[in-house]
Amino acid sequence: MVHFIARESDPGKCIEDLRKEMLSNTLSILRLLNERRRIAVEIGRAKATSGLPARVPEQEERVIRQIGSDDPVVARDINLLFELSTQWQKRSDISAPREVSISGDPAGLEFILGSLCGSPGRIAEDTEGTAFASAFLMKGGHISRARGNPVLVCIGSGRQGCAAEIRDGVLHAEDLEGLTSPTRPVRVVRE
Ligand SMILES: C=C(O[C@@H]1C=C(C(=O)O)C=C[C@H]1O)C(=O)O
Repeated sequence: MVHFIARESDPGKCIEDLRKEMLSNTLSILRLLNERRRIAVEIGRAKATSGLPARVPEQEERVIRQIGSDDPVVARDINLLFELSTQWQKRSDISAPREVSISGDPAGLEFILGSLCGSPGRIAEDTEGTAFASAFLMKGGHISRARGNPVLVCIGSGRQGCAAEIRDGVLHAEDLEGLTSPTRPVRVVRE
């Protein structure tokens, strides 16, 4: 058996090798996730015609029993998969009220806005550590550079096309469907 040992003088090479390995792993996971999404959407359509709910805790328990692991890390990962497939099933029937206004202190309002927008895998362009980002991350979102067609949320200054803005102690949201959409990224515009 051959062992490859990273030399301390060349730690970068070891990281690059591991990154290649990780990329190949990422591609495999993405392929499987695409497949899972297709199945979830089909299950969602079948459920919609019979009026069944997206989330079925008994089925989740059956899946967990079939996996046969009591490792908490596996439990967290499988819950993430349940969360994603439930969202994929529900995507077509999100029905949120159109408009909402909430008043409060600025950090509290940012926190509410972050929890409205955050969901597993959703991307927001903001700085880590803000009240928005903390709530967004807590709900399973990811802070990164927004790509694609972001939903704009404005904090402290008004701007054309904002789905929600916090100004003068009021959070005013006009596009709750956009804010809660799991697919569109979010861009936070600060003063
Ligand atoms: C896929 C289904 O819907 C949900 C998603 C599940 C999953 O991702 O494995 C399991 C149970 C349900 O909460 C289903 O009902 O079978």
